Amino acid sequence: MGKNGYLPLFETKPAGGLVFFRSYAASIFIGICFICFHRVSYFPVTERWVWVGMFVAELWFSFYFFITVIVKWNPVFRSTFKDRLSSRFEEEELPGVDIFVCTADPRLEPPTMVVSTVLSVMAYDYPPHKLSVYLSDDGCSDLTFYALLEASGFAQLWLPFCRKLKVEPTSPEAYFQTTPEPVDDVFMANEWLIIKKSYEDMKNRIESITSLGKVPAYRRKEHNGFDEWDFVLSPHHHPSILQILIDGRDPNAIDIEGKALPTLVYLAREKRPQIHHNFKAGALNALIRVSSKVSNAPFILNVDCDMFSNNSKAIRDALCFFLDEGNGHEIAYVQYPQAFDNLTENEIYGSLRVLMKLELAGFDGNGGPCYVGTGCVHRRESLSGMKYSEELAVELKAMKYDKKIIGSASFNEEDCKALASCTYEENTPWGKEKGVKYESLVEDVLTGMSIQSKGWRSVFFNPQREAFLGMGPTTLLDTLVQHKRWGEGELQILLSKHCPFVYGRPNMPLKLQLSYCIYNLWAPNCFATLYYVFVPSFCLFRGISLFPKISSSWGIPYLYVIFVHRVHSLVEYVWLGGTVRGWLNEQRMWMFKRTTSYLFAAIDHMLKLFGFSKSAFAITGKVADDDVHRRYEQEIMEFGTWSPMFTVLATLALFNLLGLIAVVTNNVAIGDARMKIFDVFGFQILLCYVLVFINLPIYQGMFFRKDSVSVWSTEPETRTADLRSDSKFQSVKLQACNTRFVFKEKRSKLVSCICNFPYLFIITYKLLKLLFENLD
Ligand SMILES: O=c1ccn([C@@H]2O[C@H](COP(=O)(O)OP(=O)(O)O[C@H]3O[C@H](CO)[C@@H](O)[C@H](O)[C@H]3O)[C@@H](O)[C@H]2O)c(=O)[nH]1
Ligand SMILES: [Mn+2]
Repeated sequence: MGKNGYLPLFETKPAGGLVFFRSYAASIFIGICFICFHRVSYFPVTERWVWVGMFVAELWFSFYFFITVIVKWNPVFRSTFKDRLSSRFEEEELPGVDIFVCTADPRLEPPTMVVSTVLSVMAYDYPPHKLSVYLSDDGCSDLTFYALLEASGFAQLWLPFCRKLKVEPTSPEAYFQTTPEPVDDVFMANEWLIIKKSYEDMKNRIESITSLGKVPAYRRKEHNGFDEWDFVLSPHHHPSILQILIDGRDPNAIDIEGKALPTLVYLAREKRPQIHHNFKAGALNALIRVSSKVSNAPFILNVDCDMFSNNSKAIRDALCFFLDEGNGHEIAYVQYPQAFDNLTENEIYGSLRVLMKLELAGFDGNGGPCYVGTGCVHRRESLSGMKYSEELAVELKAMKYDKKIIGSASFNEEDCKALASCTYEENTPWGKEKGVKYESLVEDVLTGMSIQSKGWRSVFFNPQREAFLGMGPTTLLDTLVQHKRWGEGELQILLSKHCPFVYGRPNMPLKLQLSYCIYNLWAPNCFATLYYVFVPSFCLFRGISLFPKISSSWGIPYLYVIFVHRVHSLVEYVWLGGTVRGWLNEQRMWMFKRTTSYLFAAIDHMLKLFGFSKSAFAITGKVADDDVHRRYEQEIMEFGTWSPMFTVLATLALFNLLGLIAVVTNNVAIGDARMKIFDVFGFQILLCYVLVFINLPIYQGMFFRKDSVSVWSTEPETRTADLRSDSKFQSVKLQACNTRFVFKEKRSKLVSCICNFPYLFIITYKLLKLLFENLD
């Protein structure tokens, strides 16, 4: 019980098993000390620099380990009391909530998916007249607008249906895919079928118009909003479009049961080619301004268009934090974890499991989770840039939320459009001190940090039923590209004035500043990893030993750290609900990301610092063609489109394979000599084995796959298949490769192979030469 007999609306508990974790961490720390001691005291006479390199890489890993331990030192988990919220607040006293959904490209983010997300958030278990849903369309697509128009009609059926059947999840697409027809109640079953039919009809209409690529004239007549597209020159060149499809305060805006509907707004902010639009951060800032005129709710939930609501109570949960009398006033945002509903059982491209379920809880224990861009409920004041102060706290505590939302007559559509114009922000603090921050590709993390540095707290909440489910990338390249963006954005933060150690003072505790480094250092991690992947195998060829003998007692700390560290990671992964194979896949992706995504992120950022290139937000595709999708479901790694990242992966994989072959062929010597080699080079050989094992899918792709997917296969079918899927899905990415494929078609098998992998051949050649030299 809180002060004055007040029952809190939420409670916070520390994670269990901390003693185990802390003793594990301490034991690894001791192991690391021994390793350092060995490195220093056994400094070799020759090949010193290689040894120094190993030591530096190990110091780096140790430092990173230290930060991970800080993040996981004290995780906390929260629970809420929604019944207390309901008994303390009448429905009318509950605050308004604005919901922002972002979309950017109808080809990568199909309008059917977007409207399912919109419908899912319209159907929250919350007074509908207190909700306003805004769709920001950075693609400025009349297809998306058409889909939203359809959704606004379907909402009249969907919302009452959700209430009646207590539907969960409230995304019609996800619901009808996962929930069987209710059989025990004939009346319900009937209604269920009607709604399902109605949904499918709508979906078909949207899909057929989407596949046409434009809205036909007879449809355009149905709503005068389409006229706005007469002024659209391209998605990057058009005036603001603002359409209020449902005005919640209009007495006629009701569902089929006569209950109010949430407000529904379509916004495509103005874009001009010469003016930078700042990607998603720019879109969110336009929404913050426009919504402040239309509904001005004190709380803002934002989701990506692929993240549907999976838990209709999530808003009430979040309000348990904000409206708590004890601590609610200091909370700026409540972050839900990102979870994905398209993951396969063993998560072939890895998952954000540990990050989302444990590390964010660790952040919370250290002062508050970072903001991860979606599934987050913000307080309007803090998101708009206000500092936390005692006076504000008093004001927030006394705040009453029952006031009616500004009437629809009180705002002027033209004024709102001006707020979304592309020049509005010129010479204003927007994007810097106000709103979502522009100076990083991970606008979310930077914005969260900025809010925390202004004295606010944040809360991580992971309810039993996942609050949001989204779509993770379904190809290797998509995953690597996504992580490149993240790695780059995080590095931008570290190397700017927003470095947590500078920016975080004095309001963020040191442990929270350090916690942020776990992500800020993603990109720099690539160097130590590359060194470890490359140099020990290389030294194996040259007969240079880099580790203690297996039989010596100095081998023990190395073995201990390697083994126990990985076992801990496995146990943690399985404890968080993953599978053992999933963990293995995660290890593979850990390495792939470090050797490619983060390397490219680091290089790109350097180029940017010297002014050679500009940041770009590569949107993650949410559609895959049937073949790609099938292989994803079968957990077969996809190498569909060529990328320089694959060249790096292939080179490293081949290199380690040759290392292993060298070991095997070199050791035909019998008896003692062989044992000796294993003793001296044991760790390097082990490392080589592990790397070859990790790279298995790459060899498969290079040498054995016949399924016309692999960029390493040079069968002509590959290109035809790609061209076919290209025309079918018009994916931007595939289009970009189109020219290259046509070009390649004319080349002979060998030439095209060499063309793709020049390095690979040179390196293979050199390695073989080295190998034979070693053999004599
Ligand atoms: O110019 C843009 C680019 C993107 N988006 C939207 O941003 C969201 C995220 O884009 P996505 O391609 O799905 O990227 P992810 O890597 O999946 O996004 C993660 O990483 C981003 C930061 O890099 C965060 O903003 C996201 O919330 C987080 O889910 C999507 O809804 C897009 O429609 C825009 O609105 N405008
Ligand atoms: Mn996404």
